[in-house]
Amino acid sequence: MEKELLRLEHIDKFYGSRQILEDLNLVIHENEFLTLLGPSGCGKTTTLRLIGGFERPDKGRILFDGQDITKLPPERRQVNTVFQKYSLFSNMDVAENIAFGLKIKGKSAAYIRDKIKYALKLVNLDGYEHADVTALSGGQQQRIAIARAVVNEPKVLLLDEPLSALDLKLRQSMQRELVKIKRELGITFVFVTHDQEEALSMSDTVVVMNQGWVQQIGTPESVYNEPENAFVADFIGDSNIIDGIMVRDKLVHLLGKDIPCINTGFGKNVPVDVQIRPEDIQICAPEDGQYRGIIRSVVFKGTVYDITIEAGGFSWLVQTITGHEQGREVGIRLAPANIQIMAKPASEDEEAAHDA
Ligand SMILES: Nc1ncnc2c1ncn2[C@@H]1O[C@H](COP(=O)(O)OP(=O)(O)OP(=O)(O)O)[C@@H](O)[C@H]1O
Repeated sequence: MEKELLRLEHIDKFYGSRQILEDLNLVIHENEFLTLLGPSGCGKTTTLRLIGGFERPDKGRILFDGQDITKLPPERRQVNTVFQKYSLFSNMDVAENIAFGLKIKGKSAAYIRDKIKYALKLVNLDGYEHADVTALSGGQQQRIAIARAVVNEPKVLLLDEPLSALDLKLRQSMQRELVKIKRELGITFVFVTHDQEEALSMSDTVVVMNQGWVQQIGTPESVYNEPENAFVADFIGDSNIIDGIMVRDKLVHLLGKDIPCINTGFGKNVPVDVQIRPEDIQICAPEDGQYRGIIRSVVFKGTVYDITIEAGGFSWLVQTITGHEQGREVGIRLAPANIQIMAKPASEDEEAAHDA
């Protein structure tokens, strides 16, 4: 991992009497593509605005390269923001839009011309200097907004749902392009999205947030394969999440049966949340299954079939490459390595006891 660049320490943020962020701690490294991912209203944009300097925390501090920047205004931070609404100036052409910040800084005409050329090449819009911004497509406008941000040579680019207004195809091609731009620039990207696929496909690090709390920080693979709690498991990808109780290490009581799992470290009799991904469930003959059940529905999704199986008193979501017959009796088998055992969230009573 590269050198630490940004550190958010014990951040609390209130709007009025409403607490939006509580004890947020986050370390962002040089050259990292870090994504804040979570449902609407969880505090992603607020976190980004704190890093950008558009908001001040009520508690805690923000360090950049070891220096406390908590009270620095946005223009004195080595950070630039690309907003969801591109906020381009419609009365200026592309070049004037990109030049705007540089002119305010008093840069020379030659310097500005070179920068514009470089930035347009970077975002794959060479030769668009004199285009009217209102005549550009959404994807092109977004690229101009990125070009305008990168000419300031920020160390960190903050991107607040920059692709959410684009249709799916364009969005996917812009995702690949953004990763490429990031690689060419060699700077840090902090990206906000509520789209889990977007987060998984683009990021080095994903920060999963819910209701002002960081739920998990990890690589895309680790938040998908080893979610630490039911929120992360449910929010990222499809999941079957079932109440279980540890019988002993490597054995969990699940829907009336003792099922082998991998080494968990949870003690005997501890209640846990158990996650099984739909693609990890094996459908077999009824007598070979750990659970026996009936196929209730089969839905073709393009690459996989979504199959609902009623078994063991639970409605399982199973994904398969081949179709199955609705109404048929089948068995379900679970490989130990595909059973993810997670701690149950602390109840409010326990939290209160802990805080006291
Ligand atoms: N300036 C403000 N004044 C009062 N409340 C605000 C303000 N900005 C945001 N909020 C509230 O703070 C909460 C967190 O907002 P924030 O924009 O950080 O969430 P988010 O995770 O980015 O969600 P979204 O994806 O919807 O933008 C929301 O409930 C929002 O209504």
